[in-house]
Amino acid sequence: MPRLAIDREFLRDFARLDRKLQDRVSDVFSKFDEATHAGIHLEKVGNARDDRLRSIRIDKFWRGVVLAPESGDTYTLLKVLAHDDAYVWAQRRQVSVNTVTGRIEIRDVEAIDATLPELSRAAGGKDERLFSHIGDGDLRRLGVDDQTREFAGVLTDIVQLEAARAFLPQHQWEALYGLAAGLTPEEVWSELGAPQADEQIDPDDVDAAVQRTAERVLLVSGSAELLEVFRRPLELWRVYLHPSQCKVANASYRGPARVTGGPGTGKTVVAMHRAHHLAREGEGRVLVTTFTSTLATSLQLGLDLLVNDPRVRNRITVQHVDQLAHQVLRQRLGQPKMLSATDETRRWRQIRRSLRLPLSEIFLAEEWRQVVLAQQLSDCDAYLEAERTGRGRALGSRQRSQVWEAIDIFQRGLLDAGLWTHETVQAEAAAMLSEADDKPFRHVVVDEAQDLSPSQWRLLRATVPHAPDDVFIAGDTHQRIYQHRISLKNVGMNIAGRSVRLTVNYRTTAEILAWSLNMLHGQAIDDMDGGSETVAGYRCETHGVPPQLNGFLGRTDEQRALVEQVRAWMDAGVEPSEIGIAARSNGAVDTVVMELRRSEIEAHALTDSHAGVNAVSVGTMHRMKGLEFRCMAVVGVTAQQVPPPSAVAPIEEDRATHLQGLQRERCLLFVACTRAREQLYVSWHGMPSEFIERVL
Ligand SMILES: Nc1ncnc2c1ncn2[C@@H]1O[C@H](COP(=O)(O)OP(=O)(O)OP(=O)(O)O)[C@@H](O)[C@H]1O
Repeated sequence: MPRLAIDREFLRDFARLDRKLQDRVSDVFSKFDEATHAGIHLEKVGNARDDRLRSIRIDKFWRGVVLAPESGDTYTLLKVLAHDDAYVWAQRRQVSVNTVTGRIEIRDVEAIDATLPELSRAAGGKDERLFSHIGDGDLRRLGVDDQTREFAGVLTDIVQLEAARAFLPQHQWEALYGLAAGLTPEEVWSELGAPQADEQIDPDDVDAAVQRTAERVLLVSGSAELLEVFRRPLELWRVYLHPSQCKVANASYRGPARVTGGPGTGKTVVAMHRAHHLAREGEGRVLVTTFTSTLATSLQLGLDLLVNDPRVRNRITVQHVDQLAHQVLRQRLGQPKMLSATDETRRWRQIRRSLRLPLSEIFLAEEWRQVVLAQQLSDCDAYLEAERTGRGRALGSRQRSQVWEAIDIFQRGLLDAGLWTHETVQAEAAAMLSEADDKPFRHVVVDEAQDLSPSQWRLLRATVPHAPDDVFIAGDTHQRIYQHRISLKNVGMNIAGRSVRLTVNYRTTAEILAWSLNMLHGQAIDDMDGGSETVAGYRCETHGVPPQLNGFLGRTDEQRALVEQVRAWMDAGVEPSEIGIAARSNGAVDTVVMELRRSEIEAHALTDSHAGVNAVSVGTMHRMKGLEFRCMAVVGVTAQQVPPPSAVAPIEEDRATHLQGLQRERCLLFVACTRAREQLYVSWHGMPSEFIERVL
């Protein structure tokens, strides 16, 4: 009985076809069983380098390329292209089995043969080659075969390697790229997900290799499953995980574990697969959590797509952290009465005045949150001895006593009035759960972890028992957009030896990523675990057009140009729901929505409920976290607006807090820009923001 396997390239081609052609492809392959029995459809490709590559007729103009086995019965669908392109593609390619990884690999032999002599000539007598520091033995161990080693040997520049991505076998190219980025062979091995075969590999057994290549080939067991995959060709992440993603999602850990990586490297995808894996194992309930409701909704939708078995899906609860904290508190004490932001400022102001403190209410509120609540300090002595890491302004012991007095009055005031803040709700809920023998969940999976506060971490720690696979953390400190700087160890999350970094960006083009990363150039970013975060070896799957950067004299011109840009995207076939617009403030978001609607373009603010609406999404940069759009505009990137002066503490009040605030705002802009999949448009009026001045 022949079996079908779908290569991820095939599904990508399929996603680009028009609906009628997609139906035709589905039709051809759902009848594949009968067709191969009759032996009619697969045709040999003339002048092919590899005669296992065959073509299959889709219609008069289109062909599929299929890898047919010499022995065995697995047929792999590799490409769908226009007639002539399909033949050229098949003629140039060679399929082989990597004897280290055991996976199938496809290379464009004609491109390698054509490029090699030219590169050799260009390298000429140069001693300095890109890989002269790496021995043949290391390359071999990483699965780099003779032909690729010969090719690598003549490279003198990483740009040449980048250009070779289109024709070298993927795994081998990734190994070389990691080495060229300065990683050691061991680091490369670990970042590739170490897909080493643990058996003797027969290089001629393509069928066995196809079965092993789960990261790029999906085996389907019948036409119903095939049609289900064809129904959602864009959601490649559901079926193909990079080996490094797969390994992290399915491993067993003795305690908390973490996945990091720059924007778009699939951390959320891994978090969802991890939740699926844990729920399938069936050891207990799984909580998937993050810090905003928008993100929780997108996790919910993703899990609904990923997890087909309703019993497994029912074991997973998606809730954002504050929702969990409020639920725990409500169950025991009823609905909490919340302190409003204005009331809080008023209370601090009154206390500051009555004690004649020469400190602002913002300073006092931050001291309370970042020092007292973060470290759970309950009396003056503890506060006098506490470390105030991250707080720039030094306080003498007399000043500290005065500050404590202010904090004590503030806390007693809340108690007397029966008022809560999100932080006190979290702390109380954490205390309740810590004492409970029966924890509500067995596993917790946390996404966008870099933005959680210490009390949110304590709550999550108390939600699950200390046990293997208890906590799984996904996050990226380059994308920290709130105040909290924590050490995971201090909040009970010891991830030593259980942290993996992902390096392939599946979302953004190389051009958009390079431009956005430039904004962070020179910034020291911590890794929440006592070290610093790096972007070494970070790379993109696709190329595209460079970001469009546009300055205007005034706000009206900027708005008008934005409307024109949105219209141009739509005229080019981009759906309104594939367009995102970010601005720094709520006011700016409202203006953009209004302007678009005035120009009869459907638009909605991300704060509105928008399920199922085909409209342009407009949101603050904060709201954009974790989302993505085919075309993204980031507007109002103007000096005085990005960053807004009110969002960053004045340098004269507290230098360290000021610098942290600037970095946070810079990261916020970085987050907004890296939401773009294909096109990024950035605009400002008057002077541009200081964050983009040097990347214009
Ligand atoms: N293995 C994969 N194959 C194909 N697409 C993938 C894969 N992994 C992730 N993606 C896609 O890449 C994009 C980014 O993934 P995801 O949102 O998980 O990244 P992230 O690291 O959480 O990003 P960010 O930190 O910027 O929010 C999504 O469109 C996702 O579907």
